[in-house]
Amino acid sequence: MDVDTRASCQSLPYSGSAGAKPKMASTKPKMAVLILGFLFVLAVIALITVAVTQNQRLPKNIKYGIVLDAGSSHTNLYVYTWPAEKENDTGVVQQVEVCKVEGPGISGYSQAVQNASRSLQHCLERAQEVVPQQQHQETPVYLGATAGMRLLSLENRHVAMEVLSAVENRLRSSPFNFQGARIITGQEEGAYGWITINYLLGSFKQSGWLNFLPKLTSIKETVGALDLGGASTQITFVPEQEQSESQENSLHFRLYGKSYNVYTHSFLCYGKDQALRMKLVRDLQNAETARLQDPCFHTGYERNVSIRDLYASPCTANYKQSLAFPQLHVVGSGDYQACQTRIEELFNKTSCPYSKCSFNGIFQPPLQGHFGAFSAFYFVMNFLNLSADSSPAPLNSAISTMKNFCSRPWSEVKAAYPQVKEKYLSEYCFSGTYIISLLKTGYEFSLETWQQIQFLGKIGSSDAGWTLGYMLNLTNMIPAEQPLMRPLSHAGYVGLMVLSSLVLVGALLLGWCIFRKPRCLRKGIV
Ligand SMILES: Nc1ncnc2c1ncn2[C@@H]1O[C@H](COP(=O)(O)OP(=O)(O)O)[C@@H](O)[C@H]1O
Ligand SMILES: [Ca+2]
Repeated sequence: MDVDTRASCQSLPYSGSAGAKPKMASTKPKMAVLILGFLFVLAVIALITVAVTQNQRLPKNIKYGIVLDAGSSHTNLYVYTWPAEKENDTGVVQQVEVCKVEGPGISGYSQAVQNASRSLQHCLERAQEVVPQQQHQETPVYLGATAGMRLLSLENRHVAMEVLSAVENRLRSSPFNFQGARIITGQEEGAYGWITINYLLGSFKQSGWLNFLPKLTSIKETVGALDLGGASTQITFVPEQEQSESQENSLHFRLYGKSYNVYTHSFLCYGKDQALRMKLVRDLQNAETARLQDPCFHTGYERNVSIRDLYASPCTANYKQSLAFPQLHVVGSGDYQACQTRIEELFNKTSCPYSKCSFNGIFQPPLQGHFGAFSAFYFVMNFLNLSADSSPAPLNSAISTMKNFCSRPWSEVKAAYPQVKEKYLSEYCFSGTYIISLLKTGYEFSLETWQQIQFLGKIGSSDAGWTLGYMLNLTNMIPAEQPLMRPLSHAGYVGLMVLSSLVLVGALLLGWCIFRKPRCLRKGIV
């Protein structure tokens, strides 16, 4: 008899052979079905709950912070944002705006301090456009002044304080939450630059699972920071040896549950603008006439420099001598080697009261790891095409690039780069030669360790520099201990929930099929 087992199976009554006592149907399958049914309903509710809660458009709670970098040559205003609920996580703060303040650095207003205040107007108005109006009052604004103001403070502390109070009044009258305007130390400038690039590179990030294995050191090493300004330069890195021979160069941080012993030094007067002044003043020491042939400038380039201005800085005051002429007439001769020889005289390598020094008797432990070189290191090396993204041009090719560039006549250089500011263009030969000398002779980067330097302007959308680290520290956004982190990322959590629900549903369906298998498919019945 050809029966459609499917149809018959479904409607088939008990069909045991005649006379056989039907087995008592036990209550077990019924219980199992009830439990399975309950679990099934639970799994469905869990799925719906996860789906609904994840899809709710939670209002994004974004916070803002503003930092003004009052450098020796310029002032920049930075606006940073971060999601409020994650502010203690690493890497969540990012730069959304940078505004370059017109005019010189604030130390340039020592003769007219109110202009320092006025100069900030445009960028503060720009910040008011970027930060939502209803958040102005809660948004902190900080101003940090660097080496230009350190030098002005050495020259005339009173004037420096007047300049600071003028910019402070301007910031207090802004709608933001003023949190201070001060001259930061060179040590701070180095430390915050190191924090910024390591925060942005994710060096402090400990993966969630590592929290359960605190003995494991963070997989990522930190990166050293090299900052070149106009009036100072900073070097900051974690050395191999924990013990420092010089306490003033030693910093101790505890960040995200890990301790860091960091070496830092800030060389005042070794920013590239002050270094040029020091070189010229040293060159002058042997000059008989007002005409100075200078191999650090291109052939055909000429520049008049006021002797009074030249000696006005604390960096050159020691070389002061009376000269019969008020102006120095600089005439370029474009020779890298001769330029390098004059620059290297700026680095005193003779005396070192420690086991190892960089220059001028300053302790420096052996260089260790990779370095991010930013600010003027980047501006100059990027112009010279020596800041390849992955890794820099080898030291020898950087030197040959400089030899070639310095030997080009000024008329050719000017014609080749009509869009570049003459102030910068005329000094790239000096600046590039100075950078190579500072790194190679000053800090003693070798052919090998030179390859561990990366010249970088930004990391992601944020400029490399001290300002982000400064704000992170002052807003306590870098906790000493690792915040309790969910071992799984948000996506991982949702994925796991959905997967486990699907497995549960699958198990339920399988169980249901087993218990509810049509009698006719059960062995021994048909
Ligand atoms: N596009 C550029 N090309 C070359 N040099 C630049 C450029 N922009 C800025 N600079 C130089 O970078 C340096 C920035 O120094 P700054 O941060 O103002 O000083 P400091 O950090 O010593 O207070 C200055 O020497 C400035 O002239
Ligand atoms: Ca700077």
